[in-house]
Amino acid sequence: MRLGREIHKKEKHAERILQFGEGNFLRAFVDGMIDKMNKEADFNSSVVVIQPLKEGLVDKLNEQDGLYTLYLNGIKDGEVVSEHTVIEAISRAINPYDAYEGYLEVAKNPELRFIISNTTEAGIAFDEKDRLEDRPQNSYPGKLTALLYERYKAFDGDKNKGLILIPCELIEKNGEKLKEIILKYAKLWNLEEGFIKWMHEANTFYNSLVDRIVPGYPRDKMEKITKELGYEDQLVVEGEQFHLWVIEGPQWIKEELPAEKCGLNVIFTDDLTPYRTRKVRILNGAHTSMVPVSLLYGIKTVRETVEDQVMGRFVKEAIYDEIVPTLDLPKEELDYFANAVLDRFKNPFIKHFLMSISLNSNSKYETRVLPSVLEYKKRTGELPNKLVFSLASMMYLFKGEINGEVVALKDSPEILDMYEKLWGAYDVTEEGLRNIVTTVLAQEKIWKIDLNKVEGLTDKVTYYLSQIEKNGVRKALNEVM
Ligand SMILES: NC(=O)c1ccc[n+]([C@@H]2O[C@H](COP(=O)([O-])OP(=O)(O)OC[C@H]3O[C@@H](n4cnc5c(N)ncnc54)[C@H](O)[C@@H]3O)[C@@H](O)[C@H]2O)c1
Ligand SMILES: O=P(O)(O)OC[C@@H](O)[C@@H](O)[C@H](O)[C@H](O)CO
Repeated sequence: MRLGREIHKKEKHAERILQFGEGNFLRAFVDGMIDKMNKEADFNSSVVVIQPLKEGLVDKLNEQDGLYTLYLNGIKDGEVVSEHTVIEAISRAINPYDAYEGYLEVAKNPELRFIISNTTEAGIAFDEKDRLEDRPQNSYPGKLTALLYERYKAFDGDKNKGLILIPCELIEKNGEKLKEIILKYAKLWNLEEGFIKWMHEANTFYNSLVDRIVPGYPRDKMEKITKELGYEDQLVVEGEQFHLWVIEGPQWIKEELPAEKCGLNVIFTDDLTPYRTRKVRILNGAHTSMVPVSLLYGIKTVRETVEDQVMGRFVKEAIYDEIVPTLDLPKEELDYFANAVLDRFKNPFIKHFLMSISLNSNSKYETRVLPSVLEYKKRTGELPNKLVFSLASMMYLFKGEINGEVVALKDSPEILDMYEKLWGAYDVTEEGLRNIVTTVLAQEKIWKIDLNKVEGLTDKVTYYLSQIEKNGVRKALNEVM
């Protein structure tokens, strides 16, 4: 039998939250928290989910009456814990591509109070082709502007009907960026001054940082899970116990968002930069830099990587010798965080596939690893060997095969095209590889600067790439260890 209202009763709550994104992360993080606040702190709020893209999961969500099972596995208060809950936070889900009127209707609900989103790093973007008349607009901020405008009109610009917006996308100053783009649409669409005023005075955008490892749908465990649950659930999602949500906003929001009351790790602060830098550079940086090396080494998951003698050492040395020394927080604090991250990577319950982290590796390297490379060079005059080796491995990985097997990497069409042309155009002589490296490093669209200008980088990447090409990653690694 399939999970749904017939086999799991859910309480009705006011639809106070609108959520853009139906992906694994939001369901394992924000919706899990809302469910807990409803059950333990009388939050009395349910979520209307909006699917940001044409294709997605909202049909499946509606077929299950918004219900799904969340598995949280890992270490909690020093104990190994594996627990699962049916999340009842979602009241319904809307695909604006099929039901645009229904989508706009949500704006008119006087009880609506929060807007949450996670549309990946690509989501908070301005599309100049978006128009107010589109049904729907292409971009997430375009859709949101149309909805906010509808609300403004429905309540005659009533300041008390403004909203609290907390985006969770992993980009710097996500709240500020989202607001900036909405105001850009207001200008492009010639919306009246009154709306812009209402945007500023009645609505508040908070920057936020999220942290929980969520590998998502546990495909390989589903047979066992279905037996254990006694029902079918196509939206099971698995995450670790650890969770942290840092919101750059005033303490009073605590009154509205009673996370603390039920022991959730939600921090309100006036500056989330240190939390963000620490997390993105150490946790995400370690993920992104281990991926190409470990995949070429023949390993498939994060846990196997950190538990392997050679790869484990590679990751540890990259973190402690090349990332941590580039950060300005107190060293004990950074070491504590780094140790905790390595423990989280070893989570015995979770199979976090390197291939899934490899999605958009090039832009991830730019935001999550490159700042450490550049800062290391600035502070020591040298290049960090392991992080640079990882860059060379990434270029090699985009040849599209691992140990003779073809792999389909996911990245933007332009990037895939670039690598395909480069690996097809040059032979694997030292000169051919140098041409590949020089062309990739010159892509300012990816790196924001011409990386060939970083002293010694072109030579070092070329050297590592030729070592990998000649001897394979295992032997080439000996050089950097
Ligand atoms: N999975 C994790 O461990 C984890 C942890 C913390 C943060 N995150 C962040 O959350 C984001 C989503 O992760 P997920 O695991 O939920 O992925 P997912 O693939 O399950 O969901 C992606 C969501 O983003 C939307 N989306 C994708 N591209 C978009 C675009 N161009 N415009 C608008 N919407 C778009 C999709 O419609 C979907 O709702 C990631 O980018 C990641 O940075 C993930
Ligand atoms: O989700 P991505 O694809 O942006 O990045 C992959 C991982 O580094 C990421 O999901 C981490 O597990 C997460 O950011 C931990 O909070």
